Amino acid sequence: MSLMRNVYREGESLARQIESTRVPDGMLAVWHLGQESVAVKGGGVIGYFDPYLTDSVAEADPDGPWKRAFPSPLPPERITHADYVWISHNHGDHLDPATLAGIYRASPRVVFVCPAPLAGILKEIGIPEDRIVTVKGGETIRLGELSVDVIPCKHEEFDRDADGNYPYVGYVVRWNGVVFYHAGDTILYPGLAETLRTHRIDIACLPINGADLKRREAGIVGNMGFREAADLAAAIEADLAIPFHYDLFPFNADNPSYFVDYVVREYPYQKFKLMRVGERLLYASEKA
Ligand SMILES: O=c1ccn([C@@H]2O[C@@H]3COP(=O)(O)O[C@H]3[C@H]2O)c(=O)[nH]1
Repeated sequence: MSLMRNVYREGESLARQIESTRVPDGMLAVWHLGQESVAVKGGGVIGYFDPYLTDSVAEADPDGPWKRAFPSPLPPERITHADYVWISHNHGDHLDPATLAGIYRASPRVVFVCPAPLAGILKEIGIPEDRIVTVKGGETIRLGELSVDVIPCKHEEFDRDADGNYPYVGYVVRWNGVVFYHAGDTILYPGLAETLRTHRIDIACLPINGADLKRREAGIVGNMGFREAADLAAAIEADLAIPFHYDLFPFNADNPSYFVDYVVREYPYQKFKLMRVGERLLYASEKA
């Protein structure tokens, strides 16, 4: 293995691993695909959260700072196995029309879950209405055997539309006996920890890139930082905290070692996992 490799497993090798991994009851398999892109498998069900698997954002703005720091670990057209794709909000590194169109064409049974204000974007790229489930924020929905609680996000505002729909959301998914939380993009806000705590979350994937004046002046919307993410994981008593959203765009990143250092010092009992791009985690719930 080359010391220069910056993606652990990729392409066909990664796709086959996702397809062949057997995930017994009480367990989930999680693959980190960079930024907030995550693949999850539980039982026979495979889902993707915020898949950004192209270089679309840089291609649309070649003079901008959007070039990926590492190649996409998986071409969207190789995702022939997706049951669900969850979208947290409409930024190109979370909702990428090229990635979604590729997955739709390749995965015959895939269903897309997105905030209601974004459904039109999915329809424009050719995804039919019967493959789109829209969410408002704050509700619980059922997807086959999965139960999904939709958590409103503040990125860095709530920005509800005229019908009261939240355009930024996170998802708590009860899946194969494990409670999995993908936070989407959000800052902390009063009541968030209290709500999340009631879900008895096993795995919490949390952004850590933070916010500052320089990035705000450049139009970059902020997230919780590494301390806030760690404090949130501890406050909600998540069994395992996984930091994300720190690796794709160097101008909007942070060093995940700061998260590790802070958790180790402040919360000696808090489990965490720092994942490399293309790495698989096999997680067994302590409650199972
Ligand atoms: O198509 C795009 C891609 C990105 N952005 C900005 O870059 C940020 C990247 O991190 P984020 O996803 O938390 O927030 C994003 C936005 O602030 C954008 O405005 N449009």
